[in-house]
Amino acid sequence: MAALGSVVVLFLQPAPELSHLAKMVLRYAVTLWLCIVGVPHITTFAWKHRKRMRPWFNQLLQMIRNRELKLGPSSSDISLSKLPNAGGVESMSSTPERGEPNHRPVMLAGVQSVQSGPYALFPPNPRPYSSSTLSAEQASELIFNTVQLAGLKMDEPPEILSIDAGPTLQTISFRLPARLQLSDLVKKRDDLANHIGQDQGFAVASSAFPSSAAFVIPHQERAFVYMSDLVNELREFSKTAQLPMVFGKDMEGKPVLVDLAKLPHLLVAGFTGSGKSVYINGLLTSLATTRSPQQVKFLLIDPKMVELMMYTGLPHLISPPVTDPMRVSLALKKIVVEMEKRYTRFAQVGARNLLQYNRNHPQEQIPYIVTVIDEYADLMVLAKTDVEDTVQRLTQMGRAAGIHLIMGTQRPSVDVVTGVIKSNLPSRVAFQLRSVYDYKTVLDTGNPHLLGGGDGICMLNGGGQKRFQSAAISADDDETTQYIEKLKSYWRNDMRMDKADSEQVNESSSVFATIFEEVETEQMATESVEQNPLSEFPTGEWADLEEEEEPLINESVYEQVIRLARDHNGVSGRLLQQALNIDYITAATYVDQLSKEGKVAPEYDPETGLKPWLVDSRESDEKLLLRVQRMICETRSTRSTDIQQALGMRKEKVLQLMGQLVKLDFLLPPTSTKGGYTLAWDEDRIQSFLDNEEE
Ligand SMILES: Nc1ncnc2c1ncn2[C@@H]1O[C@H](COP(=O)(O)OP(=O)(O)OP(=O)(O)O)[C@@H](O)[C@H]1O
Repeated sequence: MAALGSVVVLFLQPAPELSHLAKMVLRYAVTLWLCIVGVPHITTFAWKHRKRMRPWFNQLLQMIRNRELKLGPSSSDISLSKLPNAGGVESMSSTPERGEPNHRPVMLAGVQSVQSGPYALFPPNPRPYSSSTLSAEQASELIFNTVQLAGLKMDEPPEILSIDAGPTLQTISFRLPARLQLSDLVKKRDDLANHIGQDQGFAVASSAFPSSAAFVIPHQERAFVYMSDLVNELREFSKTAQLPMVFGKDMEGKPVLVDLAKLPHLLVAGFTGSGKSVYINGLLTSLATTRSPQQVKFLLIDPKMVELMMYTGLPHLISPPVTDPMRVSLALKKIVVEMEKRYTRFAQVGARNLLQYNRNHPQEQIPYIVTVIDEYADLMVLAKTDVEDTVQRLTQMGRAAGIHLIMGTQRPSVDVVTGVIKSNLPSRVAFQLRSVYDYKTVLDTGNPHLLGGGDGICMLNGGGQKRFQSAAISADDDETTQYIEKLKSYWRNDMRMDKADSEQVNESSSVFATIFEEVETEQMATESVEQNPLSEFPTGEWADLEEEEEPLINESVYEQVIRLARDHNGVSGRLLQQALNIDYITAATYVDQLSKEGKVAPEYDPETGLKPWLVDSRESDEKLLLRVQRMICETRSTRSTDIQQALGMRKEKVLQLMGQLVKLDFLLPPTSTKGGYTLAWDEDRIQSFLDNEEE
């Protein structure tokens, strides 16, 4: 009654003193009503409907954590993909996508600030929305039905504890009923996946909540993660990281950024079409966006001549991409030489590593070198020992010298990802692979049911695993190519401006020009000066380092090398290192010399791990001549390629011997340029020769 009276008084607007009194009475009356009637009533209602309200309450908590309600930063984000921060991984929470109960798409890219410089070049995401996630009710219903269909016991729809959504997957945590264990669900994974209609990509996982489990379910339609979505985070990360790289977004939709300098090398495995190349492009463009050609150099090795060729002309490149497999080991050897030069230089000035050297010598900055091998399985077939030796050296010693390796492969079988490679590359990324054995080789775990198209798992510095969706430059290949062209133009223009500013340009002083002159193919030679950054990028300090010569061939050592190679029927860098107690570079130089002179085969024999000693340098000319003659008599064939293959000789040697056989009137010379040698002996002479030989 008092409250009603006060409202009437306020409505009639009487004297101010009366109005003040009425306001006070009204306030007391409302407070009294709330205490006696309102709060008990609401509490009773909430208690009665507590089960139904809990998911909503949890969602409200999630929203608060996600700062969607702008109530301050989260303190206890709960996520399946939460891992110890291994290897410089940065998982930022600026644009998380959480479970939205009403299928409303969530903005993925967030509000993009206006970018400048190379950051502005990334194509914008035409569809910056995440896939819609299930509501709590739908999720509860789905889990209830699926679990029952799989033959497990669940009496009522489970309580949903959280729904985390990334670009590819949603992770639904739910309370387990008393008699259902996580292990029961794991055992029935295939049945559950089948009933949920997601054979690939579905997973049963543990959850951070007590007595709970989680279902990982792919979105019906996946969101595309663009590099431009993460450009703000990349810019921010580049202030602290030395070699910042964008991986993509994790299972909560948080950006995953990694500092390559901390890994410090990376193995990337993925079956064809799994998204390996798109991902490597993201890594390269992250580096080429955040770091200038003076700060980081790339050595790109692309034997398939497909993926990395488009970077030709980017000023960050030490040389145009190396495509000839025979030159790859030379290119890698050059990197080892460069690494050793850096160590010598650091020792002279008392620097521990590149970072310290660059800090103390701001005028003589030495760039990082990132070597990317698109497919190294082919190289392992050609020169397993060479590749393993170099990889081992670079991975063990490269970090301090600022030299880092990214190695990709489609075939991560045990003969490709060997024990040596694995133990030296503890940071690995797997995209979809062909078999459970391949996953075991790369990640040491079973099949994680990856979806392909950039759905990957990273395991950095031997730490825990983190699932992520890799970022792509664009969904459109043409747009990607155009972007790379723009990036090249940007840095070329930037370099021209630098060049105009500097009077001290001296083309011949580029260290890389010399280091890689042997690696450059004829195709490289035809590159215009504009396309070859080396001639445009001199650095004084590097010119000093360049003056050091490669080890020279010492005659008496070379004789020992030849003896060793002959005795072992082949040669390798490791054999020479052990037998002669010489360093890696010197050993590799002698192996190269033997190859150049044709004393050993150019390729390693995968079985022996040696470059085989060639027959023609092992036996005297007389013996060889007799062997060729006998073979021709036995086969009645004078085809030089057959003889070459059958007797393991070089072509030149076979032709030389055939010339001698013409002089001995055993063969007749070719009568035309296309014709071959013919047998001059008749059948009787051939037969008596063979009879004599047998005796
Ligand atoms: N991050 C991504 N987001 C969306 N789609 C992707 C992503 N990565 C890859 N894809 C899709 O998968 C296709 C194949 O990717 P990619 O060329 O990187 O495969 P790959 O593993 O390198 O295969 P290969 O070794 O045969 O070259 C792409 O054309 C694209 O359609």
